[in-house]
Amino acid sequence: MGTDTTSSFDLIIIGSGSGNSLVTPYWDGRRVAIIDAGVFGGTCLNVGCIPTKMFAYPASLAAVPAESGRLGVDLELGSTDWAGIRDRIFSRIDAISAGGFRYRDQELDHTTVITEESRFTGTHQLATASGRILESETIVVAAGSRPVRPDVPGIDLPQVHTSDSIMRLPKLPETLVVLGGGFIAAEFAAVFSGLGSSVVQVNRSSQLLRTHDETISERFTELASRQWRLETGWTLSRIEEAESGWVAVHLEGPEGATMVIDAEAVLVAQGRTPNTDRLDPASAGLDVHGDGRLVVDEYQRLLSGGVPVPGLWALGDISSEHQLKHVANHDQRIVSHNLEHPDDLRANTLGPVPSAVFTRPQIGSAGLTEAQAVAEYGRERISVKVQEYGDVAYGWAMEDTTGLCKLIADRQSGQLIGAHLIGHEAPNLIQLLVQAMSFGVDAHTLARGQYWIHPALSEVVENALLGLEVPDSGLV
Ligand SMILES: Cc1cc2nc3c(=O)[nH]c(=O)nc-3n(C[C@H](O)[C@H](O)[C@H](O)COP(=O)(O)OP(=O)(O)OC[C@H]3O[C@@H](n4cnc5c(N)ncnc54)[C@H](O)[C@@H]3O)c2cc1C
Ligand SMILES: NC(=O)c1ccc[n+]([C@@H]2O[C@H](COP(=O)([O-])OP(=O)(O)OC[C@H]3O[C@@H](n4cnc5c(N)ncnc54)[C@H](O)[C@@H]3O)[C@@H](O)[C@H]2O)c1
Repeated sequence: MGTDTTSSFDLIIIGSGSGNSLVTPYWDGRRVAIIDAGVFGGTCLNVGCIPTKMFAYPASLAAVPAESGRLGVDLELGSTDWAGIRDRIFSRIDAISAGGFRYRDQELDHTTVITEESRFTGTHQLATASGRILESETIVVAAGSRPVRPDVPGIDLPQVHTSDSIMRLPKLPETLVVLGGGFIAAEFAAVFSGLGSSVVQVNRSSQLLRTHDETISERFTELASRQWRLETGWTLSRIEEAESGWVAVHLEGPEGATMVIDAEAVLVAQGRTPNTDRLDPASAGLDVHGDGRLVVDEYQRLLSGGVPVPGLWALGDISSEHQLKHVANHDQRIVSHNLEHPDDLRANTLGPVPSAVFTRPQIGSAGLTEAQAVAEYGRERISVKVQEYGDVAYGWAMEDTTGLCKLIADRQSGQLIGAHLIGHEAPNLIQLLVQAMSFGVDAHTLARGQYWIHPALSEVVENALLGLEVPDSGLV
């Protein structure tokens, strides 16, 4: 249906990331338009979760020789092939994106893809950049977010990248300055330092990953500083191009201090903003949060003056507090159900939202940080246990000295309220704690109600659970 000129649809979806999955068999025979002005498939597939992890894994392999000597295995890293890795990754990803586009636009009769910037011109009407008018009683906004760039001189120089372009660099930069201390900065500092760049990470505050539990943030900051150059307490003032083709990154510190770092490339990783401003939400009367997110209710319905607008929905980064793909995917499942079952709406109420940072070492997290738990429950009400990886048998096997599992529980109910891991396989280990928190299994039951494979690394979780001061389940 690629040449369709009809401006009226049964469903319009803005954003081909998580939005693409809304097109279930329910829509067969109904007219569906997917609008995306960017690359088909959205952030996760093209410039987010998937390519970053495809870089993170080879980078973690390249970092092995530096670690293995401690265990009596003398490895030497020969070389890393940036261009080969990059082309392997994107030949796979670009083909998936192109195939997805082709399927929706050409192979399915009832769907079309509109590759134009679009904005609201009314509650159920959109205009594209070329002036085409699109109408539908049902519009789902899945328009995602984009990287923010600080407004300083030189920020638009070609050597300055965001996560959107850094993975396509023609060559591995000799020196890379990473600006920021969050998820993206942590992952790319690990990727580029692992593959052989000299990385300088610059952060405004003294701690990296500051939204994490403080024990994790402290541990990661310490471990990052051992692996690449870390400069904290600095903010970017300007970037200047040098004759060599490199750039000079000018920084300002406390009490008027200044510093200049020369770099072949710069990565700006200072957060992402929802694409709300691209949509002219006022034309549809939509409510917008102070941070730019569209306001939705628990059913993912868009609100106007606090009241749901019939037929308007949103999902993912454009409306969520959590800029995470598994959250966007769950939002999408809620919207799909609610579109297809208007008389049986489901609310978006899952348990704690987990996250993982695929840096070195890896991090997995769910629920409250200790500070949040203290604020919410009071210090006396919570029990906190920190278990080092090095305390369990698999940690001995790895001669691990840095990994830890930190659990926070309610002393009265024994329920876990926070779980945080840093170290080998943390993004996988956290899942069993997410499961307990989601299904309400208390800490002692979780520890004693099942066999724990010996001597797997999961014993670090078992021991952490047993170290919590919580009610005994009666299980032995
Ligand atoms: C580098 C990086 C790594 C990440 N890694 C992870 C990870 O490991 N795990 C994880 O859970 N999350 C990760 N994320 C976050 C995750 O990618 C996002 O939360 C998720 O992709 C958001 O999906 P979405 O469907 O809301 O929006 P998107 O996938 O961003 O889709 C929105 C689409 O809307 C289009 N669009 C926007 N406005 C308009 C308009 N006005 N007109 C037309 N089209 C428009 C855009 O072109 C875009 O394609 C990562 C993000 C980045 C940047
Ligand atoms: N593994 C994952 O799940 C994963 C990976 C990458 C990205 N993401 C998602 O994408 C989001 C965006 O990632 P991000 O790293 O860009 O954002 P972030 O919110 O994680 O970190 C932003 C960093 O920039 C700093 N910062 C913000 N404004 C600044 C300013 N004006 N000057 C100096 N520093 C400033 C913050 O202090 C923080 O260190 C993440 O929050 C996360 O939800 C997830």
